[in-house]
Amino acid sequence: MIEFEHVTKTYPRTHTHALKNVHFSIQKGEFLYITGHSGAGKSTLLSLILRRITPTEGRVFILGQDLSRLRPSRLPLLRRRIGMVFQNHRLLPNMSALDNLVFALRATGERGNLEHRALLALRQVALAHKRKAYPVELSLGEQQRVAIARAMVTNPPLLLCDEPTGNLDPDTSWEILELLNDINIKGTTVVVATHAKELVDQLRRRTIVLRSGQIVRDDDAGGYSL
Ligand SMILES: Nc1ncnc2c1ncn2[C@@H]1O[C@H](COP(=O)(O)OP(=O)(O)OP(=O)(O)O)[C@@H](O)[C@H]1O
Repeated sequence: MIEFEHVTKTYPRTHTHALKNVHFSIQKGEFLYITGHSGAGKSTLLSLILRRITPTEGRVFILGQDLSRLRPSRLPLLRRRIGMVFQNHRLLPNMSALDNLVFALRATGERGNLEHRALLALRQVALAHKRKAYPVELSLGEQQRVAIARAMVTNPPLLLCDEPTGNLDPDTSWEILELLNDINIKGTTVVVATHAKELVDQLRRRTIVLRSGQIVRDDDAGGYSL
């Protein structure tokens, strides 16, 4: 599903070595935390997966494709197969929960009864009853659940989450984590980048710990200790 082959990323303007010789792979169906302090390289790693940036050395393979050989015209197709959840949900404020999902489906060129599919996705995050609500009319946790439904509405095989519980209280964070766990159990590969120690300790799954751009631990037992 994801393979990093001795990947180094140096940002040329500042000569920052954001990742150094990072080597790991993730199988289909895994749940993985990428963790480490601020500046450790988590966002850089996610940006490489999405091919927003390219490695200075090494190669990245996503969903069986060598990204160094991927033609730019194929990039939208790759990104369509990766669901993305951010700390700030980035829902469109002038659209209802349902319309946010319909919009996401339409943007990927899907046709047919999009409202029905959107409603099914909202049901999976237990928010069908809030389908007409605008983001401002939802709690932060509900907004994040809608954002997860939006990421999953196209059934991507891979879900990337960047600090998915960043703004949430502990109980709501736990709900979000349980939701991500359910999504994983149903077969989607889930990668969660976070510096939140509580999160990684609460639901123990494979954990890669980055420190100054290097993998210092890759542990199936999980837990945060650096
Ligand atoms: N576009 C960029 N240009 C130059 N340096 C960058 C750029 N983006 C990140 N860096 C640097 O690369 C290193 C890794 O940053 P990155 O954002 O990947 O870390 P992070 O673990 O995601 O941190 P945080 O948890 O604070 O988001 C840091 O030293 C950062 O200053």
